[in-house]
Amino acid sequence: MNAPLALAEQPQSPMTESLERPLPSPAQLRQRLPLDADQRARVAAQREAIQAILEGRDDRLLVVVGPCSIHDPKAALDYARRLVPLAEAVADRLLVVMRVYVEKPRTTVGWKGLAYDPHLDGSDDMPRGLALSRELMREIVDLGLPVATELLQPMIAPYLEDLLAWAAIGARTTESQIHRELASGLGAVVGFKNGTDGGIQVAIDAIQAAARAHHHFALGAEGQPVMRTTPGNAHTHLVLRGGHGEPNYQASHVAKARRALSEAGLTPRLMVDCSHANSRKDHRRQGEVLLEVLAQRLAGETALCGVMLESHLHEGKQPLKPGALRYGVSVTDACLGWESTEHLLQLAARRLR
Ligand SMILES: O=C[C@H](O)[C@H](O)COP(=O)(O)O
Ligand SMILES: C=C(OP(=O)(O)O)C(=O)O
Repeated sequence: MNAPLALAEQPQSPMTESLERPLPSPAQLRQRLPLDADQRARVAAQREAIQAILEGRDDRLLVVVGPCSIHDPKAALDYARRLVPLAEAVADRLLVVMRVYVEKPRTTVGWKGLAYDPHLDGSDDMPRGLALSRELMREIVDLGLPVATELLQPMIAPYLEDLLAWAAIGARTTESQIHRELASGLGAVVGFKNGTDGGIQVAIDAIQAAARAHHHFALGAEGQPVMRTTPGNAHTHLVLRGGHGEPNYQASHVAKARRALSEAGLTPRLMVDCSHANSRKDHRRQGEVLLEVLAQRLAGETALCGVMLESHLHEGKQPLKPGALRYGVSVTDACLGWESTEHLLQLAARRLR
């Protein structure tokens, strides 16, 4: 018998016309899965805690850690339940935020994430995907963990943004005006990644653009087109993720980024993504990157205020073959396993004590 085809290899049925299916409005989904006053207060406190790090009022290291993508909410909750006691154990030196990435940008094509295709079979049940994403994030907030995600499709943001403590604008969209406008209206702290070519100027431009007020085209809470006015987001920062397969986390790169931020009149605050081009896409190298960042911090590099790690219950990655998936293993980029994650976070906290 032939092996099932990976999603990206599946033949596309020819479409002769575009089709439209209605989605619930953000207001409808929020009404179905509301946040109570305690949950709202918790998210507000989580945002404030991250802002304190960015403003230098708290010298802990911000750590955004978790799966490259969420494809199985049960495994994500299992991961979150393990992360809670670890986050508490290191809370004196690290502020731990969980990656709950429900949208994936693709270099060409591939599975686009839980929000798009929650059944992992190309059926693209987006109403279910949105509801599952919101439900999962709400449960993670209930566990006490701040939630991080990448905001890729601006239309998705109003369904989820009240749950987010931190959001990424990814390497493929940092240069997009639409994403900068989106960031300027968010209450969450936003990390702008450098471009996929390693260029940091696009992210510095994005930080400046997002800090300003904007008027932009958007969909309102009821799903109606609106002209949105945003206040500007002062809590954004650069994320160094390497580019073109070359890392950019060494002291010379960090110093260059710090200078470029200062020359642009910005307070130099940056996060190093230990994965992606910084690990040369080898998940096992994320530890090396983290150790180098810690060494720079201990040598007095105050601009370094955060790190990102891609980690799941079990290490590595697997092809997306519905019905043949291993539990707790990434279906997108390869991740560290739980034991290495625990070891690295404990080690980071010890070194920073
Ligand atoms: O973080 C995940 C990936 O690096 C990103 O989504 C691009 O994925 P792709 O190159 O596998 O499409
Ligand atoms: C897609 C991601 O990163 P980048 O935008 O750096 O490729 C990610 O962090 O999942």
